[in-house]
Amino acid sequence: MANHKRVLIAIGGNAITQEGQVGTIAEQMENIEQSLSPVVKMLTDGYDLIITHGNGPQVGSALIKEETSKNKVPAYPLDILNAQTQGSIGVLIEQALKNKLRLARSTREVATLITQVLVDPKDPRFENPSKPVGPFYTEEQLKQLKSEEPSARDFTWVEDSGRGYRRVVPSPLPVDILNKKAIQSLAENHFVVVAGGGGGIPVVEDNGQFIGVEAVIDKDFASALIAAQIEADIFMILTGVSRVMLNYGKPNQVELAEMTVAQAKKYMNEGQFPKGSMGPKIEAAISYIENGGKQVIITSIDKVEAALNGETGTKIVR
Ligand SMILES: Nc1ncnc2c1ncn2[C@@H]1O[C@H](COP(=O)(O)OP(=O)(O)O)[C@@H](O)[C@H]1O
Ligand SMILES: NC(=O)OP(=O)(O)O
Repeated sequence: MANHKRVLIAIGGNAITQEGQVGTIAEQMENIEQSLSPVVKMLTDGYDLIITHGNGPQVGSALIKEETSKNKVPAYPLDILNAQTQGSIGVLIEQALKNKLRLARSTREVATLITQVLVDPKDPRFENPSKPVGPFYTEEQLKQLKSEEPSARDFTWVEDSGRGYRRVVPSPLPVDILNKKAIQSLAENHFVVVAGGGGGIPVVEDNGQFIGVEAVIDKDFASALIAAQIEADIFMILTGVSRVMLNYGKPNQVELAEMTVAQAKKYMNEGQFPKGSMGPKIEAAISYIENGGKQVIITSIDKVEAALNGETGTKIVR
């Protein structure tokens, strides 16, 4: 039965290439196929869906390829590598969805949209790289890499939420989604829309022209803006945990079934949500609601249906 509720689902790049994997296309396809089964159930239930996805591991791999082949073929800038990952991950999602929809005898169509996102050239985040990309390295592996690859010494590295060291690149905030009308129109016509991949391709306006800039936008922030601009009813952030927790990882951790924006801000100020992991998701949730959004659900991909039924997930409301 069609309910036509419009839901935006954001899938993390680390769900597409998982910890310990090198990121082959076969690995990415298998993870995507597994992730999308609950999503297909939503489609056959009649939801209108917009799917966004991250690209941190994949765009980081693309950067390594550029650096290792730069004496042989021309290197591409980071904005073009974002476009490439929108295409490569987009086609895997589209193929997996189309095949699953066929099996379910659904006639729903899928459209993947190259998405450009306006950023502010004066955003101070250009000067302070913060977006982790590419593989995780142990301290030992990073030392070795820096001794073998001189360029690795010039990059900025951070410890990413206890999972290892990663290279970080500039990550300006999204200001406007240039393709928002196309996304909205496709969703209104009940296409499944794959858009905003990797947080979108960052562009700035220069003398009335849009030009690409080298950065990777956080996909949770870009997804929040898309969800608000296309008036999604629900913004679902899918990650590695079924619920957001207080005192995460400590003996006294507790799951949160629901929080208001005011509570989310209070917990954020108390340091409950680390910068490199849960922090951006909570900030994105707050910005979507403050931009007129209705409801955010944070949960894991396998709990999509249960979370929509209110059995799990963390709901964030006004
Ligand atoms: N307060 C918290 N509640 C739940 N999970 C948390 C919390 N703080 C940190 N985390 C961790 O953050 C992870 C989500 O961040 P991350 O893996 O970077 O996202 P993504 O799924 O977009 O790649 C969770 O899987 C969990 O391990
Ligand atoms: N662009 C982006 O935010 O990617 P991840 O979800 O992989 O971090």
